[in-house]
Amino acid sequence: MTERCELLITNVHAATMDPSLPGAYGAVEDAAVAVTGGRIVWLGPRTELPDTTPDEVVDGEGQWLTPGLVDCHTHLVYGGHRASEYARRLGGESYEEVARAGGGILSTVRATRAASAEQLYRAAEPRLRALMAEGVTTVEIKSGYGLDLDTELKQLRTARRLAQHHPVSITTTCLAAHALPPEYDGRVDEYIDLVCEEILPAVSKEQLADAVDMFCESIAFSVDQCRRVIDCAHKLDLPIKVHAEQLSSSGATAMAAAAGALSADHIEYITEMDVAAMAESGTVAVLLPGAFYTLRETRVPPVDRLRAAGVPMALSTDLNPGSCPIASLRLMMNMGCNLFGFTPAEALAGVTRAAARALGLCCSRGVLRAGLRADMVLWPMDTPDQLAYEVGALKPARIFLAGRTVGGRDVTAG
Ligand SMILES: O=C(O)CC[C@@H]1NC(=O)NC1=O
Ligand SMILES: [Fe+3]
Repeated sequence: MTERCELLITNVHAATMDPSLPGAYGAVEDAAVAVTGGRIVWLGPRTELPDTTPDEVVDGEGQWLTPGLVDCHTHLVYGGHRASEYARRLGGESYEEVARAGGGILSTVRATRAASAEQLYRAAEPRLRALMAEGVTTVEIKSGYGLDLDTELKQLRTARRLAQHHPVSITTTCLAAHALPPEYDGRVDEYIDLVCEEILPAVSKEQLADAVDMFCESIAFSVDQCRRVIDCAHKLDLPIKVHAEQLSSSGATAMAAAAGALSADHIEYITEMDVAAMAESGTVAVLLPGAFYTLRETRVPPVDRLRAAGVPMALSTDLNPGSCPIASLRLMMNMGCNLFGFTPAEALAGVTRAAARALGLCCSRGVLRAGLRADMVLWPMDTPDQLAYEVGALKPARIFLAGRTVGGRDVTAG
């Protein structure tokens, strides 16, 4: 009696990203992958494939199969744009100067508050589709351009609606502690009261957020104010993530690690102590080379120290209208190597295994292994090194979401 499976991919090389397998990519050459019920049920050398009766067979034609890509840090639901600010920054104004002059995040807050839910949805679609076309099968989307209850809810509902109408998994994060809204000027602690006593409870009640994030920085919120947000998130049983040490060393990463944060993000200015704290807590380092590049930062995060300490390192777009209006996770892989010193294999791990961990999803995705989701991408390439090396022309041949073909050159996007 042969086993039935829904999908069998054969004649393919698998970059499993499974750290328990040998090699930087956990590669299984000349492999076969069997899928049933949206999950991988068998993966291994084709010659060892058990007797099986597949409903559908895909000939991998000697191409490479990777886990679906995971973009673990985006702000892609927002109104308006900040092209004029970009021109001002190119003219010499700093990100902080623009922010202190009422531009920056607050400029997007005004546009997002003014936009209807439909307008936000329509504006976000092309950004999401650009990521999906590159083989991204899981995207994290933050709020943080509302800074009031109604607009934070509007952003998060829009993110949930995008997931209902696109073949992609979306996790949401409430980033109400992103900036101080103008109506609370000079009253920061009262705004944190609003975040903890109104916004987060309402978001949690409607189950609109899978995590809580905060911007701990000199131009945003202090460690003590962020600690209040963390305590509130923990009371609501929501995991936390922290925008930390982006522009200065403030103690944010140490706070995040001590609080068991899923991730500390940006972290250009982290210290040796921070690295040790992240290694101890298992907090993932989410590195955002697109923001570093766009803001023309000069302080590079200590990737060599993070690597030596065994801190998982994710890469993400940080797709947002100010510090990184770039909707390309593959470019971030290239930047992670060129600007931050990642190896190509670390870059692929950074947008699969480590990115899934940064979302608390490493038990279901980010690695090709029996039992995990069959989120997979088939690439017409000779080596997985090409994914970080090439940008623009190397496109997915086929994209699978839970074993269902949803995009790629071979098929029109679902
Ligand atoms: O400029 C923006 O709109 C968001 C920038 C983004 N948010 C944050 O906390 N750090 C960033 O780089
Ligand atoms: Fe961000």
